[in-house]
Amino acid sequence: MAAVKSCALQPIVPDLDSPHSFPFKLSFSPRVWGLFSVPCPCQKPKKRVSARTNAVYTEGLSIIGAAKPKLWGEKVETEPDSIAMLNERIRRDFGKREASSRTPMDSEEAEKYIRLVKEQQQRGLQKLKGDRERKADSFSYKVDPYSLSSGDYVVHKKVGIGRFVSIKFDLPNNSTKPTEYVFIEYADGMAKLPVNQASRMLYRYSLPNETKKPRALSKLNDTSAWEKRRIKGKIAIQKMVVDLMELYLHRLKQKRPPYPKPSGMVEFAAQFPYEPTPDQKQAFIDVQKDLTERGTPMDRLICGDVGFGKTEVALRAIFTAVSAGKQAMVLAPTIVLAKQHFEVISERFSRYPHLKVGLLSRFQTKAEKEEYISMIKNGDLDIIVGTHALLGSRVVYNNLGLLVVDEEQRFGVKQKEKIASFKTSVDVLTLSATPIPRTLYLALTGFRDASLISTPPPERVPIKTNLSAYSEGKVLSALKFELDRGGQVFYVLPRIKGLEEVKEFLEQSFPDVEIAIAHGKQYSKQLEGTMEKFAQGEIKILICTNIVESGLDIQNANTIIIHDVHLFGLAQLYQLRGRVGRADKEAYAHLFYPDKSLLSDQALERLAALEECCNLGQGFKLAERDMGIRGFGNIFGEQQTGDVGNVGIDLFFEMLFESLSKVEDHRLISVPYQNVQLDINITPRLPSDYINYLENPLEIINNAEKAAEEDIWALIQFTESLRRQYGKEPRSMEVLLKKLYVRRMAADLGITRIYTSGKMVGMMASMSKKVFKVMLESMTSDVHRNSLVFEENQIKAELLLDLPKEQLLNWIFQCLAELYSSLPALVKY
Ligand SMILES: Nc1ncnc2c1ncn2[C@@H]1O[C@H](COP(=O)(O)OP(=O)(O)OP(=O)(O)O)[C@@H](O)[C@H]1O
Repeated sequence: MAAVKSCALQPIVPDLDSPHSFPFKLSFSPRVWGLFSVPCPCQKPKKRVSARTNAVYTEGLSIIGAAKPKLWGEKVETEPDSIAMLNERIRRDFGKREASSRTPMDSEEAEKYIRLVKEQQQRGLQKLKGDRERKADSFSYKVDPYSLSSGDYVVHKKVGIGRFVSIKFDLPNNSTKPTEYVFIEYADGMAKLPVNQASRMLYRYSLPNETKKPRALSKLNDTSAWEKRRIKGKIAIQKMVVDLMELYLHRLKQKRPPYPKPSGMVEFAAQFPYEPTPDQKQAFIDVQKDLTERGTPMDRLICGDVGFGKTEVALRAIFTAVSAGKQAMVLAPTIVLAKQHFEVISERFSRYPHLKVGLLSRFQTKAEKEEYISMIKNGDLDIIVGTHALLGSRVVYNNLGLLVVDEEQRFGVKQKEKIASFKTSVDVLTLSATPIPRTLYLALTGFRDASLISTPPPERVPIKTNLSAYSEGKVLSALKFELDRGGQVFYVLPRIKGLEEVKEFLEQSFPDVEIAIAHGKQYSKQLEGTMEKFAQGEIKILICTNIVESGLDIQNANTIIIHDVHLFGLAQLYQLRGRVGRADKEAYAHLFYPDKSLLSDQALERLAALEECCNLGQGFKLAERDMGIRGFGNIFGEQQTGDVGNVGIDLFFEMLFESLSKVEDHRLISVPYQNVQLDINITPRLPSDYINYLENPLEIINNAEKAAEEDIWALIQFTESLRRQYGKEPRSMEVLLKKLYVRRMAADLGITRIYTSGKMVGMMASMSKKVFKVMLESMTSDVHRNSLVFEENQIKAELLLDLPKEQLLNWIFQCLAELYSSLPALVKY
């Protein structure tokens, strides 16, 4: 039971004392497995005679691509062969970007970059440590067991996901003194963990107010599934970090001359009527440095809470770009927001009549649109504002320099791809109202350029938030208060149904007040008209769905009423609430829930979380945390949700920070192809018919070698086109190709020599143990994983049999193919 102690979690199922009840994977002797990866020698390959050549070769392989009519041999194969499978896997694992940006990073440059990242991280973390005030902001991963409620999902690093039941006193095994234990339910039994250890061992599965459920609870008696999941999650996170870093490195290679410092900036900035906050000032400096001092295009994220003043940062960037004679494009997710930006920009640039601002919208007539498009093309427009219509292929820019993207996460996948394609050639400034946690930001310093605006403008008064059961009286008095002081009101419902009813009710109570409805299903023109009137102050009460959620800046609207709050997510409520209080007037958010007796348990739970937020006077602290996690999608993209689901939110973050802070530990130094020595004496002889069949055999063999020397992509392309032209090669040619693949993969993996000694296969590689561990963990097949060890700069495998040369080559090929899966998780140059 020594292992029990090591994770301190005691299963309290009846067979507690059984030696097999403990939740740890049994480990088998690795050597046993070595053999299973090769085809069984007693299994004879099927032979087939080619009709055309009488050549005999192995069957069971398929042709990639469209086959031409005259091919080497007959091909009716259906199963993909190992080369085809490898090609396919590499394409899948490495994705499009790797294929398109092949030039490896110059290692000196890359090292400089890693050093820079580390220094920046150090500075950031030091700042965080010294910054007492902000300490509360930092993430704590482990859970406080007393804060758990019955039914909450928790994660134990070694055992997996369980459900918290309660905290109770119980007697430890060898003592009579009662101790406090945390009881956790697993799929196959209950376990207990001393409370003092629980705070070190347990993580939360989901956010406190989230109702996300895991697919299944883990098993106490078999932790192998959990172990696999955890490792899978870890590798996925590691890949994300490396991907982020490579993207950054790739971008650093793009060049453009720095912009001249605009001489009119002081005058332009003086038009801003407020004293910028310190964070705003820093963001201005960051952006100006990117534009006027750097020789690479900017890709900066401005991350600031709703209403914290990101627009001014964008305006100054636009001014710098257009002052240098470049065009600037401003992309907004909705037409309402595009229009708002257009108005703010037009007004701000009205003192510069030579600079033309245009709004491209789908409401324009065809002729108007055509005119705009040709103005953009001829360079007659300097600042172009619009929605995704601006990304269409018909819009050709004359001299585009800057792209400002508002709320990128609200664009579709295709549009995001288009935006990403701009990033290599133009400067991109992305505005996001989803805050990211400060710790994450600091850990990321150096991986992605971001400026945080985390303080509100000074005269901003906190929004008075009031949560209560719905009452007509309260609604009417809140409305009356706001209307009496000349303000406007957002009245939000969770769905379209009910908007009309509210309108009728309010019209009765306020017959002289202009009231309108806005929702996403309205005709765009109608919606636009309504929003315009609301912005102008003609409409006093806007009854709407969450269509107003983000970006709208209407300073005179300082009361928001939200019905059925339990139906909104916290992050959504947070955004909605941010629609008010954007000026120096006191703002109010009235959140109403229906009669509690009508609510489901789940809805009551959410309400309790919400009440807690408001009662504790924390405002929306929890929502911020929730948002922080979403904000993280800004940086990593959204695909991470699956990985979070696998290991739970807190363990995910812990793994992420570990991976971010140790990025240089995962560095793999590849070696030149020519330096790889393959000491396996196997020289295949190609059948003469095949040689005769090839158009220029010598050249083909030479080309194969050249392709392998170039990189894996060239080799993949070579093999595929060979097969397209001549069909599946005979076995001896396959052996030749496999030798090339083996050397190529070895070179990429930093392996300099592959040899055998008796039944041992050795691969010399000067990698760190950590890198080897990532390689092992990335392997999909246990067979190879369990056969490998790393000793004295060598990856070694002990086989049980002396294998024939060809089978040995196959074994090495498969083993390297498996190791190759780790490459996306390693930093390479
Ligand atoms: N330093 C400041 N002092 C006072 N008011 C400011 C300051 N900076 C910006 N504002 C004002 O605050 C309001 C909100 O600013 P802005 O629209 O730039 O916010 P935002 O960060 O873009 O918000 P959202 O994410 O909701 O679009 C604007 O009316 C703006 O003029």
